[in-house]
Amino acid sequence: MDNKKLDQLRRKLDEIDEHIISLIAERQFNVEQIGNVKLSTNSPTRDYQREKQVIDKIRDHATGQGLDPEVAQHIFELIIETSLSKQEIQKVRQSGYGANKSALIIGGNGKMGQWFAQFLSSQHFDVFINDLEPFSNQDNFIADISQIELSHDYIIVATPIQKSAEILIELCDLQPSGIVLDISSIKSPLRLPLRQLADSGCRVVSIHPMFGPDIQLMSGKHVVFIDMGNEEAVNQVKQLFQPTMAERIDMKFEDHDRLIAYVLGLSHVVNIAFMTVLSESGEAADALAQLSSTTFDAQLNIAGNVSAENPNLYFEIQKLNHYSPSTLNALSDAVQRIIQMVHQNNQTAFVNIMTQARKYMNQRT
Ligand SMILES: O=C(O)C(=O)C[C@]1(C(=O)O)C=C[C@@H](O)C=C1
Repeated sequence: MDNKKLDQLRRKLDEIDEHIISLIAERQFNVEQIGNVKLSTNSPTRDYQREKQVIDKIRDHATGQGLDPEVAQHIFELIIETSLSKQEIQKVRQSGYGANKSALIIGGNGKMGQWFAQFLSSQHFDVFINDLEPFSNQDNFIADISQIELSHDYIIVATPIQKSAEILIELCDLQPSGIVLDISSIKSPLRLPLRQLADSGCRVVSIHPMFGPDIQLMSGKHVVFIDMGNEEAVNQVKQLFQPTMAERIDMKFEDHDRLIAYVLGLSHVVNIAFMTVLSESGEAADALAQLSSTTFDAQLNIAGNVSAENPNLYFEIQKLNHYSPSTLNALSDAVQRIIQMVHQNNQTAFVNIMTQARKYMNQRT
């Protein structure tokens, strides 16, 4: 094919792409209108039945046009996710729950701190930030919390875990009038500080948002709530997430770290170990990527994301959880057993553990 023809076809493709984008933008405009109707009629943001209808129609239409329905579905799942994200933001803004209320975020310039600042500002909270250093021109910055009256409706402790323990103790003396909440990934180092703060007469709630600061949409995400002896305060903290689609989970303090040792601890280590093996393999990343298989691609994607996270926080998540050693020993043991099975040519045992894994997955509702 000569270059002229290729250029011509590509120009046509550019036009089509622009057209697709314009249509998506038009769809998004409509989605916003639907969002407004939902808000005025107090209807839930997500409508699974309608989503299924949209996807079914798209699949049919794609098939009729000679396109792969799977591809069409993928594209539309992404588009619907964008719709939901837009409508969730609309709902959070419209809730106005933070009007005439204030929040102080200790560690507010860290990643999760910034996420909370943005989240609460969008609910019209008057947000104040305390951290080691201000960002430039940060007029809501409070350098020393011991020098001000702590009359904020919510105080969020979003510092590294060990630091959070110190801050909770400091708050016992400062006696804030609002609800104090920590967002730590590991709770046992905070057991005594949280207890002490509650015993000093403060309202305290421990929460764990099960997502990182880059989150776009809270549908399908979870926020864990731990009652530290004040149910009313828990409900008030849940109120912050009420306009979102995040699922709110109640958990006992005692259960948190044991479960998190699997959900965060184990999954982090598997991925860090995977990347350690690759990065020490002597094989070029590009060479492996060229050969990639579906499983490798998916695994590399997750492990790559894990590697990009804050290593100090990830170390704390291992080190400060009393349950980590037993979970990691179980992992090491599983790897050793698999090595043995292969070494001893024990196919039956290998098939058995894979069957056991499949059964475990099938138990999920
Ligand atoms: O139809 C709606 O209710 C919409 O908000 C639109 C839309 C979509 O993008 O198609 C988005 C979210 C809903 O869960 C269902 C469908």
